[in-house]
Amino acid sequence: MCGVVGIVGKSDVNLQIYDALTMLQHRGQDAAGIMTCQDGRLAQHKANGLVSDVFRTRHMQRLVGNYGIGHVRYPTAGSSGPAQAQPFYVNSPYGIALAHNGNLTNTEEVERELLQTDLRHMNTDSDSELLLNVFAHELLKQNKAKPQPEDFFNAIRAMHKRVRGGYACVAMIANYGIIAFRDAHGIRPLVYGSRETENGTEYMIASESVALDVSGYTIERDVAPGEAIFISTEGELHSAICAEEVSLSPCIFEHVYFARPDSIIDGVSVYKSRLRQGERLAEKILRERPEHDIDVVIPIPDSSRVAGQALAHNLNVKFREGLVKNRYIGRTFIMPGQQQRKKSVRQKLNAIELEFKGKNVMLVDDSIVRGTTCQQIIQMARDAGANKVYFASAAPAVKFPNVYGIDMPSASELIASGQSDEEVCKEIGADWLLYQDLDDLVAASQDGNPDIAQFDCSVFTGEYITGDVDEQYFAKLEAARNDSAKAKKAVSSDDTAVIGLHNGAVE
Ligand SMILES: O=P(O)(O)OC[C@H]1O[C@H](OP(=O)(O)OP(=O)(O)O)[C@H](O)[C@@H]1O
Ligand SMILES: NC(=O)CC[C@H](N)C(=O)O
Ligand SMILES: [Mg+2]
Repeated sequence: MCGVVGIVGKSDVNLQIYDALTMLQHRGQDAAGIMTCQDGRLAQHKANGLVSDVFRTRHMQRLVGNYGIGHVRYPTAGSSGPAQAQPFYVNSPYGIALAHNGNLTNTEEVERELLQTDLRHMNTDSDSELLLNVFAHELLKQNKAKPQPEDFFNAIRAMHKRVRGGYACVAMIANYGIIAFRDAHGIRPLVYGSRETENGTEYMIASESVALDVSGYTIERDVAPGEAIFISTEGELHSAICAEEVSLSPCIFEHVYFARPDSIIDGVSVYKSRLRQGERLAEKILRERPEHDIDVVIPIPDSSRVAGQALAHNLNVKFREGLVKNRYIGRTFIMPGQQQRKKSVRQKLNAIELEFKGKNVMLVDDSIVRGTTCQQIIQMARDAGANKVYFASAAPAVKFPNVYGIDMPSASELIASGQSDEEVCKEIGADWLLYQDLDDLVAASQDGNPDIAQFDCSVFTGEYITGDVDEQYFAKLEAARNDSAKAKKAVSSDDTAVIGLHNGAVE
């Protein structure tokens, strides 16, 4: 789940892009990059690490120009090495850079066409590099010395026909401007806003509205499914629906875990949908165990705090922050290997004993994926002297791989895959495990915007919104991206793999 941002401003945009990426850091901790353009010359800096580690003053000084794009990466394809940090760049036509959130599902076919028919070179295993090259090839085919917005839209139209999967992107075209586009189902979020300056209107497009908030942009609206928005270097905005069959079916997991609660996605406040998740979970508890003996509700920070508060309130039970989060440890679920994830949970969370001792505790988390967090926290609660340890998940059981930009590639790594709720309860060591019902989870988000007819809930149901993901793809994904395969790739993708020409993080 990466974060993307693009800005067309009236003066240098580097600092605004940096600030926006900082606001999107929760979407990707592996790598960060910024590319800007001034007088047709592109400047870039990208590397592995957090935004605050990747960019030094000397980099920022060189990132000049009134338009640019940025990316924070959480890999779902290829490796996590520096050569796959984004934005990606191709020099023809015009000079294009792209930042992508999502994941393509027909990569084999796209790669074959690009190599054999379009005669283009791929330097990495990244699906984002493929996407950029498809767009570039289709734009080249428009064959315009001075392309107009319609030419960019035509290239996007042709691109939609060739690629499958989830993608919300910003692309910068040197000398022309920035084009943003979202797949036909609007699986991954993308929103744009504007702000007025003395010199005219500035535009920002980003994965989440929090990126707009920090620099004082006002939300205009979400980019619609299949829509492309082009903003010229002069700040003129054009838009067109470029995909044929469009339907808004956003990823429900944004509301469960990925997005920040202060973001508004497709008109839905993530904060409010998490409050409603907690309310509905409370209703289920009261239905199933009206005579429950829960003394206290304790959330597992960070993401379950909001749902936890509503849960406790609606149960009429005390809410206590019995687990303290170390603010210097990032999100554990999006870390690349199980060993690192496991170690980080213990470093990240510590129990306040007095909130557990002798009590019947209900721990609440937004979701249980691999079970790394809950297993350790339940043990921690027992060590702290809890009497009973109950566990509630604000999302249903995660049983199926994600193919649209969340790195859950392998069903065998998911604790609930092929196991009943009772078996999961036993494995995590809880006295009672309660999952949210899917209808309730969907309603919690849908209540915020009834116009959203459906969500992509594939990790819970195994039904993929694009309807075209074949068994072969799952098998390939599982083989390429299970934890041990990723560990091997990490070892082999050191700096020597970096090509300084355009994909490198060279100094
Ligand atoms: O079952 P698991 O595989 O452990 O995955 C689920 C856990 O991972 C996430 O937390 P994370 O630490 O990534 O981020 P957070 O601070 O936003 O809660 C999520 O909020 C759950 O706590
Ligand atoms: N999480 C994402 O959106 C990942 C984008 C892209 N598939 C990559 O691996 O870099
Ligand atoms: Mg968590």
